[in-house]
Order: sequence, then C-alpha cells, then structure tokens
Amino acid sequence: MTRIGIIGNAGRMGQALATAIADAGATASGGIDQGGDPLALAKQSDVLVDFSSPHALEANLDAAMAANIPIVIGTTGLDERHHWLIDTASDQIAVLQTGNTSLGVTLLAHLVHEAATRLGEDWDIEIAEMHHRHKVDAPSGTALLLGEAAAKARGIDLARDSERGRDGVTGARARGAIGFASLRGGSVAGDHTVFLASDDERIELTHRAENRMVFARGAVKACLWLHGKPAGRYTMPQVLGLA
Ligand SMILES: NC(=O)C1=CN([C@@H]2O[C@H](COP(=O)(O)OP(=O)(O)OC[C@H]3O[C@@H](n4cnc5c(N)ncnc54)[C@H](OP(=O)(O)O)[C@@H]3O)[C@@H](O)[C@H]2O)C=CC1
Ligand SMILES: O=C(O)C1=N[C@H](C(=O)O)C[C@H](O)C1
Repeated sequence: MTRIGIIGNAGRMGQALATAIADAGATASGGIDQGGDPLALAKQSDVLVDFSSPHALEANLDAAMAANIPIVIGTTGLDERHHWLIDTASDQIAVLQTGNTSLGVTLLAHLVHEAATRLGEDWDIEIAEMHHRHKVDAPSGTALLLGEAAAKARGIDLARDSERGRDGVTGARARGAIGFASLRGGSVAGDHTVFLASDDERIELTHRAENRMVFARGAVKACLWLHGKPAGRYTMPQVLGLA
C-alpha cells in the first residue's frame, strides 16, 4: 500500500485527503501542520502531498529531495521563485504541481485552449472565479491555470498581457489581454467561468466544484501515479490520460 504523507493535514483539504486516501486503498503515513517536521514525515512516506501554504513550499521540497520521494503540490498563491524551486527539485525527484487536481478542471483547461486557438483576438477572454470566505490568494490557482491555457493558445505572455483587479477609471480593456475577477463568500468550494466574448455573441465555459472531494480524489490519483516515476515535472493531464 502506498504511504502518503499529508502536509496541511488539519486543513480543509487535509481532511478531504484523509477520506480520499482511505477510499483509494492507500495509507496516510501521517500528517503535519505549521511547525511540523516535513523531513520526518517524508522519511515515513512513499509520496508527499502538499496543500498548505506557499511559505512551506521550500522546506517541503527539501524534505522530499532528502528522502528521495515524489511530491504533489496543490498549494496555490505561488510566485516565480516558487516555480523556480519546483523546476530545480524536479531535476532530482518527481514533482507534480497544479492549481487544480480535479478531472473537470483538467478537461476544462483543454477546452479553453481549444477555444482560444480557434477564436481570434476579437474574442475577449475574461476569467471569473468564486471561492469561500476563507481563501487567502487571488486570482485562484485555477483561474491562473486556465489563463495560462488561453495564453499558450494565443502565443502571449500571461504575466504581461493580463488585467487584474480593475478599479476606478481603468480605461478600455487592452486588445488581446486576459482579464481576471475574483469573488469571495460563503462556503463555495470553487467556481470558475471562462468568458469568450465577441461582438454580439459570447461563450461561457464553467466548472463548479460541489465539494473538496473532487480535488482530493484527483490529488490521490496523482500521488499513486507519481510513486515510482523518475525525476521530472509532471502534469494532471498526464495523470488523467488527457495529455
Ligand atoms: N490544487 C487544488 O486542487 C487545490 C488547492 N487548494 C489550495 O490548498 C491550500 C490549502 O487549502 P485549504 O485546505 O483550504 O487551507 P486551510 O487553511 O484549511 O489549511 C491549510 C493547512 O496548512 C497548514 N499549514 C500552514 N502553514 C504550514 C506550514 N508551514 N507547514 C505545514 N503546514 C502548514 C495549516 O496549519 P495551521 O492551521 O497550523 O496553520 C492548515 O492545516 C491553499 O493554497 C488552497 O488554495 C485547495 C483546494 C484544491
Ligand atoms: O482555496 C481553495 O479552496 C481552492 N483553491 C484552488 C485554487 O486556488 O484554484 C483550487 C480550488 O478552486 C479550491
């Protein structure tokens, strides 16, 4: 039985992961929260799964490398340095990082890529997301992942060509930009809509997570798939056979 160590154990995702691990016939080898020892956890695990905080990422990657085991990173709010750390670690161990581990969002990203490839720049792309009142980062990791799918299809640089947090007299939207809007409230597990808006018509591609088990099941699938894989940076489409 694959032993999965949970980082962010007592959190909302940590609790969902415990259920998903048992449902999949794997074993939770233990779990840590803030102040816990990721290396001790890694030494008693076959794979780590991290749904905690960006502040924890470096120590978690170091622990996975020291124990020579793979790690699945679901934590969002990552910046360029975090991605550099992940790229560096993936020279040594198998790493999978994604803003959303659900099957539905993984497929949605494919659909967004397809739509953005086929529709020209006169179709404006806007991404709206809504999450529960406790969420601390915006835009969501999923919104950024969907934005990346659209940007890749259009051959643009998302960091340069996006419009985030409009407020006041912002001027008209820039042609070709990808816009983001974030709502927070209640207990919403995660809703995302990608709007493709042209003159006189509009397409809306939406995913709604009804609860966190969709993320937890996908994350456990990723853990089981990653166990035994050589060093490298892997993706959810690979895990789910959609690549
Ligand atoms: N990729 C995906 O599919 C999904 C990603 N997420 C992301 O996962 C993350 C966690 O979400 P959620 O479970 O809702 O958040 P919670 O706030 O409920 O849980 C976070 C957990 O991480 C722990 N934690 C904080 N800092 C550290 C640290 N330095 N080392 C170890 N553990 C730490 C917290 O412990 P303590 O209470 O002691 O601080 C807490 O138990 C977020 O970034 C969220 O966006 C969420 C859902 C799906
Ligand atoms: O914080 C959450 O809850 C979620 N975070 C992820 C994100 O930032 O996209 C995934 C999911 O939408 C839930």
